[in-house]
Amino acid sequence: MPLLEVDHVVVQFGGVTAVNEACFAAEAGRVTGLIGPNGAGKTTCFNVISGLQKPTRGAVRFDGRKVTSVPVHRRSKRGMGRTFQRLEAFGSLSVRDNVRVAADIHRGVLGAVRGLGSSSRGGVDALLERVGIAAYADERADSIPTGTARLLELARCLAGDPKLLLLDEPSSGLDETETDDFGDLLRDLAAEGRAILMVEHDMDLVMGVCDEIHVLDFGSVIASGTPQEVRGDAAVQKAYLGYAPEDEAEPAHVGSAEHPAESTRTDLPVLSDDTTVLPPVGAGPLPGGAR
Ligand SMILES: Nc1ncnc2c1ncn2[C@@H]1O[C@H](COP(=O)(O)OP(=O)(O)OP(=O)(O)O)[C@@H](O)[C@H]1O
Repeated sequence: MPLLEVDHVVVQFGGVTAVNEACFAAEAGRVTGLIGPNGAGKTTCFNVISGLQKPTRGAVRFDGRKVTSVPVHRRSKRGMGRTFQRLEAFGSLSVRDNVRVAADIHRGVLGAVRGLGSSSRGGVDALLERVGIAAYADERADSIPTGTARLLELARCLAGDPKLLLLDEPSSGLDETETDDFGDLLRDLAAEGRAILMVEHDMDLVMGVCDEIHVLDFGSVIASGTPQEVRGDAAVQKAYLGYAPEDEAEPAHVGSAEHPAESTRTDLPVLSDDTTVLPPVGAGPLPGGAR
């Protein structure tokens, strides 16, 4: 049984269906990608999974139990960890203290009552070393580069020793070398038995580290499979490129009465006739820009 199951989840905001009967899973020991163009519903799915957003319909199961109505902090206690697109660290604290606080919060009142004391400096420093930011341990969190701050987010998340890691665009702000190291770290974390579910626009990273990828478009899962399978999927190509390369002609506009927003995809790349599928590994981020 997968560690996480999203079962026919629907989220409606007034007249907007942000998530539409989405079904997907994330398994322990695997890195799973959740991708899709901007506005596809990825963040809303993460909010449903972590408990920030109540679904209109559908269910979330985690570690064998239904958690659809379980509040955020209890999901966290059960082993869900999440990083956000927006950085959440305490700016005036040092990098080390940010991780220490996260560990203390996770251990909570019970840990203090049982006399477990504060999180050990050695344990916190080992975590900083692991994510590659030990050199910044004594720096204020608001003085470090964005990429480092993302890694701090990950360290704060790992301080809770989560079974499931929900990572929202974790590589933004990392340079190429840092992204490679980050990919290795994700593989290591999965090899320890954690499930990793990642929303990410950098297709190099997604295609390089994910065991499985789910693709959302207009709130629906339009494809699930290995990176290879997803890369070759016509519906995925259409969602990202506006048309599938095997279409006889590129449509003049790709909007519809059902999805009028599609007609505003002005960010589509200029494609030559022989452009095939998704950008090749090495081509950087997908055109996941604003619709
Ligand atoms: N609180 C809200 N109220 C109304 N509409 C919302 C709300 N949150 C999201 N939406 C809409 O739901 C849809 C899905 O948004 P969501 O942020 O989940 O997409 P996304 O795939 O995460 O996009 P991005 O890649 O830009 O972060 C969009 O049409 C968005 O405008």
